[in-house]
Order: sequence, then structure tokens, then C-alpha cells
Amino acid sequence: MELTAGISRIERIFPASQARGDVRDLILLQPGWADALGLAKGLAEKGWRAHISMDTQEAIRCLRSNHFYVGIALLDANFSEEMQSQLSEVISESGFTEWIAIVDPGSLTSIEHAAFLSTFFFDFHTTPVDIRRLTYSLGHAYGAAKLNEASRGEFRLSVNQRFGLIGSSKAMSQVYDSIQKISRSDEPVIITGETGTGKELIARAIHGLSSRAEKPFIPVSCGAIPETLVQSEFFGHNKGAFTGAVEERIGHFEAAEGGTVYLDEIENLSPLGQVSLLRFLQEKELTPLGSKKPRTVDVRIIASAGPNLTEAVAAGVIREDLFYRLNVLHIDVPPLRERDTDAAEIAEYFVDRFNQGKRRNAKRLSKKAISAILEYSWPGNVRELMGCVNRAAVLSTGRLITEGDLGLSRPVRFSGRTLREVKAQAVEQAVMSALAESKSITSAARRLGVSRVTLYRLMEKHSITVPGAEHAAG
Ligand SMILES: Nc1ncnc2c1ncn2[C@@H]1O[C@H](COP(=O)(O)OP(=O)(O)OP(=O)(O)O)[C@@H](O)[C@H]1O
Repeated sequence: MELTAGISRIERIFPASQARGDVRDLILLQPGWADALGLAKGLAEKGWRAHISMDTQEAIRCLRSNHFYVGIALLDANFSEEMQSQLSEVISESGFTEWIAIVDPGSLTSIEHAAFLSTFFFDFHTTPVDIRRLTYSLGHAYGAAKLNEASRGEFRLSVNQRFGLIGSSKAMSQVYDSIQKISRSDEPVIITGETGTGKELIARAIHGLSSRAEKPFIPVSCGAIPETLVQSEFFGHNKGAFTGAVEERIGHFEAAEGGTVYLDEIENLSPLGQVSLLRFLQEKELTPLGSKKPRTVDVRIIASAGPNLTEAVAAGVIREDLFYRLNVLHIDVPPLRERDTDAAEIAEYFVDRFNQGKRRNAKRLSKKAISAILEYSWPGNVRELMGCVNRAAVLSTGRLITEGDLGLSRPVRFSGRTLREVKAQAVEQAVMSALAESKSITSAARRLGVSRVTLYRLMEKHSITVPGAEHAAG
């Protein structure tokens, strides 16, 4: 394994025995020093190169830039609740890494500790460590993690190919894991994330991988339905149910029978719509407008919302009871700027799509264009990226799509000044411009929205003088 930046300092890495050809790396987490060193030496003799992390934060940093198939956590006799929560954070960060705990035999008498170990660890050993048994266990964990990685890779590839959902960042790996688990269940789902992050695409993947795949997937934009039409849109109506109901019509929920209804922008659903949806989720029945006969309908609900869903619930925009009904399963889709090199991978995918069917003049992105894509912050996420790449592909004259074809504005670089300095300079400039463009101190103060006294104080502070200012005042 090639280890990249972020690894613990070199003196903390224990080289494995040179006699052994096959050296395997592992991360060794220990908030104390001495035991870890002893263990690392023992492991080195058995062909394991230990990368020691002294605390959980260091371990997280190391795991963000390196992959380890196995990790060992050396735990204190009374590992506290706080330590357990920190460790679970490290373990979730480590993706497919399998973890082995080394514990004091006394700690196993606690049911909580035992439950923690069985939830988060592949195996555990008690002190004093039997290095032969430990290396045996490490070998198993290593094999299991490799298998796990391979099957996850295959799953990602099939999602890429079947649904066009691209990206191999760590952040997206977690999304693929969730898609796989959630597609096996039938519970409601909420997908949150900024606009254009791929929430609908993810919902389609969940549906397409579920047992409902052969049945309809019906997207409904909640913000587009006026309050007066929400029940008819959701549940349908009978002929004559209201003025203009000239014929019977089935609603989206019935149209999706056996499949999935995707409720886009749930935070924009009207209060009446929210009550109707809640009732449907509780009773699994709907009654079309103008009918008295309730009908049982089998649909799965997947809802999407912006990244501030909990704030929307706290502010009363979404009913709390509806939120809890929907929020059984949750996927939070990270913005594109937080997905390592996904932007470049997705851009190349869009260029390939653009090239499809073209025998000649297939285009590709220049190296500088790829760097510009990776530097840009993509506030409109994948949707913006797609528009940008397609436009550039059309407009570019040569085979190479250049940085200029993309037309991306460069991010504003950090000026090196403190916020206090930036603020002081902005105030000084505003005062000078207001004074220059005003006939008197009084009118300059009014334009700046401050009192004359405040303006005089600011002028003094920034050493700004206006010839004859006193005379003009008034
Ligand atoms: N990871 C991805 N790989 C490839 N294409 C993607 C990816 N994510 C999104 N897209 C594409 O970007 C566009 C926007 O995606 P989508 O509509 O799923 O986003 P959204 O989060 O539901 O947006 P909104 O919140 O605005 O409704 C779609 O054309 C989709 O196919």
C-alpha cells in the first residue's frame, strides 16, 4: 500500500521485519505511548508495519489521507463514554477498515463495554497480548476488509453504470453504503443536501435497487402544488368533486402503486399537504376528493429537503410529527466542494457523454481545465458543473476543452489580513467616499447611517480631514 500525506511522523512508524516480503500496514490507536511501542515492535517482527496515532483526532487526520485494511485500538481498563464516542467517530471515518480492540480483561465484565466491542470491532483480545493469536486475528480482519472493499467497489460501479451516479470520494462512499442498505428496506427516507447535489438521482437509485424497481417512480415537486390542489394532486378526485373536476383523476400516490413517490422540497409543502401526507403515512390509505371510500395504496415515500431541514422543523415550517414519520432513514448528500476529486471525475463523465456517438473530434479536458474545476467551489453543485462542462464542450474550438472555455471565476484568495484589518479598511473607505460625495458632514453622516458625532470620531480614528468641514457642517 502506498501511504500518502498525513501519516504520523516517521518515528512513530514501526518498520516491519525486512526478512518478510509481504509487509502489511495497520493503524494503531493508543492514547498512551509505552504499550503501543512494545506492541508495534512485536507486530513488526510478524510483518506488520504499525502507524501509531496517539489520539483520536490524529487518527482521523491520518485515516482521511490513508487507507488501512486493519486498525488496532488499545483501550484503557475503564474506557469512558466519551472515549467510546470518539472511537466510534474514528471507526466510522475509517470506512472499510476492520478494527481489533485490545482490552483489559476486567473491562469485559461491563455489559456496556461488551456491547460496544461487539458493535464496532471485528475481534478483541485481552491483555497481556498473545502476539501469535493477535496476528492470526489480524490476518482474518485484513482478508475481510479486502473482500468488503471489493464488494463495495463493485456496488459503486454498478450504481455508476445503471444510474449515472458518479464519484468515488470517501463522502460518496458513505452515500453508496446508505443507498445499498436503504434500498433493502421499505421505510420512508429523507435525503438532504444543497441544490443540485444529486438527491433525486440517489432517490432513483434507491428505488431502482429495491424490490419496487419494476413499479413506477413518481417525482412530485412539493413547491409547485398550490394548497388548494394538494389533496387532488396527491390522492386524486372524483368527477364533480369541485368546480372544474370534469372527470375522475387518480393522484400521484395511486399512480405510483407498488413503487415510490419522491417528494421533492418537502419544506415547501403547504400545511394542508403536510397534514394529508402525515395521515397517509400513518394509515397507508387515501381517499380521493369527492369519494367516501378510502383505498389502500402501497407506496414508499422518499422526501428531499435542503441542508437546513432541522432548522425548518425548529422554525415550524415542517410539522415535527411529519418530520419524525419521514426521518426513519436519512441520507445527507455532501456538497460537491467537499467530495475530494469527484468534480473532475464527474466532469470527465459529462465530457464522455458529450462525445458519445461522435466518431471524430472527441473532446477532452485540458489539465488546467481539470485544475480549475477542482479549485472552483460549485455553489450549484453537480447541476452547475454539468451545465458548465456541456457549454464549454460546445463552445470549445479545438479538441481540448481549456480553462478559458469553462469561464470559471477564480476563488478569492485569502489576503493575509485579519478580519479586524479588513473591516477597518472598509470603514475608512466608506467614510472617505461618503465625505467626498456629500456637501456637508451632516449629509455624509446621514448617508452612512451614523450620527455626526460618530462620523467625527471615525474621521479622527482614521486621520481623515476635510478642508473647511466645520463650516460645511450643518
Ligand atoms: N454524482 C453525480 N454524478 C452524475 N450526475 C449527477 C450526480 N449528481 C447529480 N447529477 C446530475 O445533476 C443534475 C442535478 O441532480 P438532481 O436533480 O438529482 O439534484 P437535486 O439535489 O435533486 O437538486 P434539487 O435540490 O435542485 O432538486 C441531474 O442532471 C443529475 O443527473
